[in-house]
Amino acid sequence: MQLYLVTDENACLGRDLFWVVEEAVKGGVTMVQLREKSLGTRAFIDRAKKMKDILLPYNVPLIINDRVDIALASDADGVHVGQSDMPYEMLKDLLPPEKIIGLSAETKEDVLEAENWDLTYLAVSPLFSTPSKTDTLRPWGMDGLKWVKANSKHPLVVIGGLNETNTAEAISNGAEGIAIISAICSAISPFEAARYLKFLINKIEKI
Ligand SMILES: Cc1ncc(COP(=O)(O)OP(=O)(O)O)c(N)n1
Ligand SMILES: Cc1nc(C(=O)O)sc1CCOP(=O)(O)O
Ligand SMILES: [Mg+2]
Repeated sequence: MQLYLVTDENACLGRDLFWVVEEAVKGGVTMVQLREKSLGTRAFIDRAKKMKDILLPYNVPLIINDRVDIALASDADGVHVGQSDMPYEMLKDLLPPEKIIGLSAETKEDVLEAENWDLTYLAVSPLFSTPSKTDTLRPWGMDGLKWVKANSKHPLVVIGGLNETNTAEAISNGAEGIAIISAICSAISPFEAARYLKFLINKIEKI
């Protein structure tokens, strides 16, 4: 079970992004996605390399949002793409076979199309509406998550509005990864927030 931190510098309350990420990893985050929507290419590469150096001793994989070129240049562990990013077939050709590929599914058609592909995970996008990303389609909700679970062969990551109140229910309904921005990045203590989320995840895994 993954506790998957997606970064957003604007959500970090003015604190250093690398500090927030490292605290969250110490608390129990198991995968990190570097999500940069406005950095130039060179600055994105530099940030990705620095993030990789920070995550390496913890054995936590680094995923790059949207940009396969940045992932290759920084030797990140994988890429996350959405429905308007690079198509799966091109990504598969460009990335070494061992790299992680995550894809967002916004509709039932997206879920069924993804059955043809060799993904590391499929993201249920969004599970709930969230101020952290507003250009989304209709949230899946728990009933939608159950439908995806019944119709997809891929491990499922849920994203959008996940926090300590709904993580357990999402796992019970089929999520294998919980992806989070604000409940960790904007927490007073990213360490404690991640630790509590990890505790909830471990608790439900034992049931
Ligand atoms: C784990 C995870 N799931 C979904 C997304 C959203 O990807 P996308 O739809 O491409 O939107 P942007 O993040 O690029 O704005 C994600 N990044 N991570
Ligand atoms: C990056 C992202 N992608 C989403 C999707 O639905 O695909 S929702 C989202 C933001 C998630 O932030 P928070 O944990 O603060 O709700
Ligand atoms: Mg994208």
